[in-house]
Amino acid sequence: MASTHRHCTLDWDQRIFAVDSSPTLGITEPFYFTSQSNIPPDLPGTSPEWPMLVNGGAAHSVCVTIPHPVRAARLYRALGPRVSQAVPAGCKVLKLLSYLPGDPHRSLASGFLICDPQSGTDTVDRLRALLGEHRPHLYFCSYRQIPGGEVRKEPWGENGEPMECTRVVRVGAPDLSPFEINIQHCAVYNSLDRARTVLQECSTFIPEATNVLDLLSKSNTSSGKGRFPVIVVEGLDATGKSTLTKTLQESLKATLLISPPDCINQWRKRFDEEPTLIKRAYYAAGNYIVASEIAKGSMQSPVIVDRYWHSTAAYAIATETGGSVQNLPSRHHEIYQWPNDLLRPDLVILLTVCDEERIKRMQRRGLEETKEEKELKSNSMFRQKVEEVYKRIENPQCIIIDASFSKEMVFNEALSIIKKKCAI
Ligand SMILES: Nc1ncnc2c1ncn2[C@@H]1O[C@H](COP(=O)(O)OP(=O)(O)O)[C@@H](O)[C@H]1O
Ligand SMILES: Nc1ccn([C@H]2C[C@H](O)[C@@H](COP(=O)(O)OP(=O)(O)O)O2)c(=O)n1
Repeated sequence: MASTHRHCTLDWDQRIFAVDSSPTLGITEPFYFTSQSNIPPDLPGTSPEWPMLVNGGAAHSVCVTIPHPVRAARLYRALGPRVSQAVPAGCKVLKLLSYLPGDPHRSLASGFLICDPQSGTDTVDRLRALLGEHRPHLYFCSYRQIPGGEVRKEPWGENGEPMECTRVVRVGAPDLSPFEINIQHCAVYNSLDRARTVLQECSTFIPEATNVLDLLSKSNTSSGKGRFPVIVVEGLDATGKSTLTKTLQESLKATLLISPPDCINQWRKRFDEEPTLIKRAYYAAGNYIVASEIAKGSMQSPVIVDRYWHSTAAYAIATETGGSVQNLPSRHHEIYQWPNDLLRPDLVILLTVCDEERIKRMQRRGLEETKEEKELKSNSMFRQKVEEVYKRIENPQCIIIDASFSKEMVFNEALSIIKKKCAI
């Protein structure tokens, strides 16, 4: 995770702004715009329509300009709910990214686009009041469509005063999606080093990160697998993972492991509250600690693992992708590749169950639901995305079992796949 991001306060006119899709606002695909003076030859202007500015509406962009990724992520995370609460009813807050087209990886900055169909002056006042104290770390602009259809950007000055207006225009999607780059940077850790760096960087304000780092340093995260097979069971919550892993453990006389491992589970809630960048570093680190346990366990017996890398990547990618399954990074994207430095299992089984049955099982189980589980229950789009990412992850790819049948049938099918694929 580079700490060398470029956020030059002078380069805003050279940046492309990318607004995430929002089906409720009629934005089904990401929306890109830039200053008229900055249209690159490979990004021809597109339709002049700005759905968020029709009928006199206004929009306001807020970008976090802190170059340090961990600090930027924390400010962005802290501001999100406060911006949504502060703006008048009827306003919509969308996810915004901004980047320099020649260097998207190092220049990416996160922010919000506040769409105000009423174009009320109190929206600006409330944003100024809320964001004033963070002024040195933010870049604000307002957008309006003038008669004739041109869209004007009005940056806010150092003291919130309006500055000179410039013309902005829509442009087409770039070859490299900034949303996908953002997921690669802040949500999917393809090496232990990257996760470790973020945990080190946040340990001054999250003491628990030091505990995770200590456990990592005591784990032999790079040792290889023993001679016994390693089988991972994956799936959405309540698809029957614990049920199957327990019966497999008994029948195969296997070692049963779980990711995140028990030794770091006490800090899970703490990391779940943090921004994606930090939360996902915790889960990634957990997989490497489990890898050292797998290496040890597989020298003595078969190993069954309840969740592993597939879960870490699937939830992270699905959470960070706006809108529907169509917006996920395309199949075979490098984001779906197994990290080279993480121990690979011999087999990954994905349990799938239709939504109705899964919700019934969750209710029968009666445990307290986490925020994410509530979202999974209410948001079928999110569920579809998680499951689709599970299916796209490669090397190893998962083998799907329809787990809507009885526990015995699911167990028998899993056993027959294991016997076929592993030397048991
Ligand atoms: N094949 C199945 N048919 C019916 N109920 C099942 C089946 N597998 C698991 N269950 C029940 O569904 C609930 C969730 O199962 P669990 O194994 O805890 O799921 P997970 O570990 O994936 O969250 C439990 O009450 C369990 O007894
Ligand atoms: N190896 C793992 C395991 C879980 N996670 C993350 C992915 C999701 O954010 C949650 C899902 O966990 P959840 O609490 O719903 O699942 P369990 O009930 O523990 O099976 O944890 C992960 O990133 N990596």
